[in-house]
Amino acid sequence: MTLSHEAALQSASILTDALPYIQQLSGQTIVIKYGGNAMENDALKRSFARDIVLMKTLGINPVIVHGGGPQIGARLQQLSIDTQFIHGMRVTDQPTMDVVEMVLTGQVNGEIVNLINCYNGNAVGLSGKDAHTIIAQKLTTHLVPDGSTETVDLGFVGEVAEIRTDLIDLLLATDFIPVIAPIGVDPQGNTYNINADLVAGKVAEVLQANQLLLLTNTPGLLNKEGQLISELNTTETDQLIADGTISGGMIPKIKCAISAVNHGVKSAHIVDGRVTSAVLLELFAKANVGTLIKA
Ligand SMILES: Nc1ncnc2c1ncn2[C@@H]1O[C@H](COP(=O)(O)OP(=O)(O)O)[C@@H](O)[C@H]1O
Ligand SMILES: CC(=O)N[C@@H](CCC(=O)OP(=O)(O)O)C(=O)O
Repeated sequence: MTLSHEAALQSASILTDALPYIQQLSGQTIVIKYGGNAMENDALKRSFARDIVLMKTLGINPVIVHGGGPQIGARLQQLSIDTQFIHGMRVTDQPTMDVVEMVLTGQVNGEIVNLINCYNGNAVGLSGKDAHTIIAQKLTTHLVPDGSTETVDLGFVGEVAEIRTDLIDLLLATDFIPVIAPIGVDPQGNTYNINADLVAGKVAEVLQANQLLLLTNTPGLLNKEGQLISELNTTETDQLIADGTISGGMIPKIKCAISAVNHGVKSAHIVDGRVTSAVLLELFAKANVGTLIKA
């Protein structure tokens, strides 16, 4: 490909402008939650894969935790299995669990790994079952808007009891890109469906990642008027949940981001994954996209 002189100058200037960010980010570990809603079409998926490979090439260590909620929903619908969400969590009986595991590990994980590797990225897919990476326990309570907890039984929905980093560490030390499906297992071998945001937050915490990026299908956290909240103070959150500003799938996303920054992750960002090169814009252009959450 030959560029015109003008286009070549523009490319050179983009790289020069990014130099301070590249220098700052090199060597950092960045956990990226790739939500199913951000996998809208092939072009976006390819753009994501290229961004990840570019990060790795620049000396950053990306760790991907993916979702696949819409993809699970589509497969359940094909199989005529009804599904419902309670506070952003899918109620998961045994037939649903089988489909969740099949879609996340067999379909979505493989597709992301394959795309990254098409750009020479050396991605390796794993689920929480591999090397006992995600030890789960059954989710038994959730927070209700007034701040108290309520007992719940959502079937095989789990929460993270422990992240064992041995395999992730090994992959990072040998320059592979871990791509993790949010399937957990308990010590008895029972399989659990875990919200991918919760897994991403815990992975970021245990790795003491520099950043947690949560790619989703909104420009960021929005207020009641639909305007972007560009920076969230962690103390405001309970009120925003209580008054209904934060609802559905945004609840686990915000909670995991806050927990991560309160446990050593430098910052968490909710970013619109429907934008081409969303990851690069966030990391290298400081285009002030999305919502920043700091401790
Ligand atoms: N205050 C809010 N700002 C933005 N989105 C919100 C808010 N409250 C609830 N949501 C919902 O949360 C969704 C994102 O969560 P979710 O569907 O779980 O995405 P993902 O699959 O990317 O994890 C948005 O599409 C939106 O419908
Ligand atoms: C318990 C629970 O709700 N698990 C999620 C797991 C996938 C996920 O979190 O996907 P997104 O990030 O794309 O929403 C589900 O079954 O949809």
